[in-house]
Amino acid sequence: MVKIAPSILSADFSRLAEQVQAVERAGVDYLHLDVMDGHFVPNITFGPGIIKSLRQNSQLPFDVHLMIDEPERYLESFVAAGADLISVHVEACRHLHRTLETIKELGARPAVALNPATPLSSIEHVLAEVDMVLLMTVNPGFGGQKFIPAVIRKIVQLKKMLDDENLNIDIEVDGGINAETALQAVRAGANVLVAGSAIFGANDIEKAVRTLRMSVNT
Ligand SMILES: O=C(CO)[C@@H](O)[C@H](O)COP(=O)(O)O
Ligand SMILES: [Co+2]
Repeated sequence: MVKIAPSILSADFSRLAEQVQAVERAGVDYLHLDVMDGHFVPNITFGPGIIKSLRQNSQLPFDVHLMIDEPERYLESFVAAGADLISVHVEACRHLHRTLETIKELGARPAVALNPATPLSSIEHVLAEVDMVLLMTVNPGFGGQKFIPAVIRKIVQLKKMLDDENLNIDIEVDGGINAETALQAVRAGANVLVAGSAIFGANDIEKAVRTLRMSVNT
């Protein structure tokens, strides 16, 4: 079953709780929270404070995507704020294995994220430590960008790598996901879809979630 994780990056921040409740009513699986530090990526979003306030307004599992350098400095704060799943970028971690172990020790589910240009060989030796691999299908930093088709081959290769090792790990795709690209990504092997602008940029949020779900159930 394919999971849907709306990214609040494209939500109306003046009505955040209301918009989160709309995706929750639409039956999504996760809430995707993009944390950016203006250093690892050229944009700044929000930190544990906003996540903590949203935690009081939603029952959804929180899928926290950390686009920050040296994320190990903030893991405790994000878990305390209510993160259920934490993705750290391989490009941002000096001691990736230790960082993933720390996430687990803190009681959250660890995931590793890769930029489009980063090869799968960079995570080969930590696959046993993660619940999910996040493959960026745009360069991180902004919502509303165009899906990079070259990542399709990478999804296929990752799926094969996991199947060969008998590993039951989710493959999340993030960036430029809409009804059309979602189907390509799912056919390639992805089973968690992050969508920001395709959901929060739509006039009818609940209809946008239904459309995305139907697009991969054909
Ligand atoms: O992590 C990121 C961007 O860096 C994403 O989660 C985006 O927020 C997805 O937005 P869309 O491409 O779906 O508009
Ligand atoms: Co993201």
